[in-house]
Amino acid sequence: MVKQGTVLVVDDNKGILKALGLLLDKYFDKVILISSPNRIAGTLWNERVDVVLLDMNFSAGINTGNEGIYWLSQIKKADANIQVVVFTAYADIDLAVRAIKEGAADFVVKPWENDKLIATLLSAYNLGKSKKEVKFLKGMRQELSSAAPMFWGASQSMRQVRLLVDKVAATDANVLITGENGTGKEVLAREIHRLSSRAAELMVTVDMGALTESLFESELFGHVKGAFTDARTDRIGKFEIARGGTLFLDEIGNLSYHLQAKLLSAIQSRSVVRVGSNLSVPTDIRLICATNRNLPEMVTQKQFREDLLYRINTIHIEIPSLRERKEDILPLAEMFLSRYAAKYHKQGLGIDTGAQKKLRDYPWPGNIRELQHTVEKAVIVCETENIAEDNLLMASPQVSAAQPAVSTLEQMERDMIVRAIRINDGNMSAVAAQLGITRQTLYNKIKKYEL
Ligand SMILES: Nc1ncnc2c1ncn2[C@@H]1O[C@H](COP(=O)(O)OP(=O)(O)OP(=O)(O)O)[C@@H](O)[C@H]1O
Repeated sequence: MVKQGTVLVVDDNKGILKALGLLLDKYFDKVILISSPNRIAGTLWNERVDVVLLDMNFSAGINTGNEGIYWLSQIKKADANIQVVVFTAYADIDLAVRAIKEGAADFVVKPWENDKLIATLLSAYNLGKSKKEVKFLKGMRQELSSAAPMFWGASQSMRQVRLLVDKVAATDANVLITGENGTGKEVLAREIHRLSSRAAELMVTVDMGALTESLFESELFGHVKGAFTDARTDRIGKFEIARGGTLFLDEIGNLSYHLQAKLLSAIQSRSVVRVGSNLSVPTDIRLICATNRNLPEMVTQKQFREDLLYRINTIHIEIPSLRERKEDILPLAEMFLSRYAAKYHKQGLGIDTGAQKKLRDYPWPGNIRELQHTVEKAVIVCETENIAEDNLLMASPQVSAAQPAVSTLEQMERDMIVRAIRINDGNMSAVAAQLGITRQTLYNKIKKYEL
């Protein structure tokens, strides 16, 4: 089992501290033992503690638990994200209820059973982690919603898309967005979410292509402790995290045929069952799916379930490729130009006529993403007042329209971060450690790449 998190144990019985130190060390990354609650504040100041196991009675002979309640409130004041499990020698249910009312995550009675104690602490740790993830996602949502809205362009085809979006955004209808790579399927999904009545809640994205068979159910539906090896604590799935908001299933065409049936069942029943549980939990999500594949053709080839396609495409929106709406190329280029000119302190930069022609004539196999990167690179290399043809370093000018764009360094960096987040299960400290960067740098990059 991977050890994670920091636990702080506060108990004035040194024998108990010693025993717990040995036990907890097998499950947590770091175990801090203190025998006096007076050292709590200093410890929380110096360490990033996830869970506190707090004794409720300190002065010999007084067993009212009042001190415990006092120290609990001090911990919560210091950092409301810390999960506190209270520890008492007396099976005093009133005290436990009081502690939970005051914000404790759970309680354990002495003498304790090792398995129960570990399970309670790990559950509290996981609860804190889930809450932090949701908070983080909410923070990201706020940043994204305050970011510039989707750029629609002026083409007739995008005007049609906009009319349709205006009509369906407010409804709860399932939407399927199709289009080539980089046409802005995710950007459009965010726009639909932003315009919907669910905008105050989260849009949770799942890359279906990246989900292995074994991860699929646990990731989407959650699991309960003991459901499989490594499932040491309960975990909620993406369907539940997205409650009240939007669930965006990207690359739906890459989902294996076998897993499509499981997804269909959750959508049809509007409920999920966590792995290892038999309790069905109702869902409340608006579903948006996206793919660059031709799903009806996949249905004919028995690679995609017809019943699932029927469920997810109540409304189908096809985003045209950039070469099919050439009139949008220059307005989009201008928009990216002003963004990157500001970023690289080159305000006032223009695009000369030769460069404009080159932009218009290029087939843009990587669509808007490629255009965006091309303009960014041009802004960086340009040393004159206007971007010229030579500054436009397209991925491959002679590339055929069907080929995907070559990755840029930034794209590769973004992919590495996405992969590390997935591998480390959203644990940002672990992600930062794996990538060899600080958490702050990681958050800056997450913001930059809109992850
Ligand atoms: N309408 C738009 N306005 C502004 N930026 C856009 C727009 N469409 C796409 N982009 C930019 O292009 C990039 C690619 O967009 P997005 O990820 O939504 O495409 P996608 O179709 O989901 O791509 P893929 O199929 O590769 O996942 C984004 O980083 C975004 O900055």
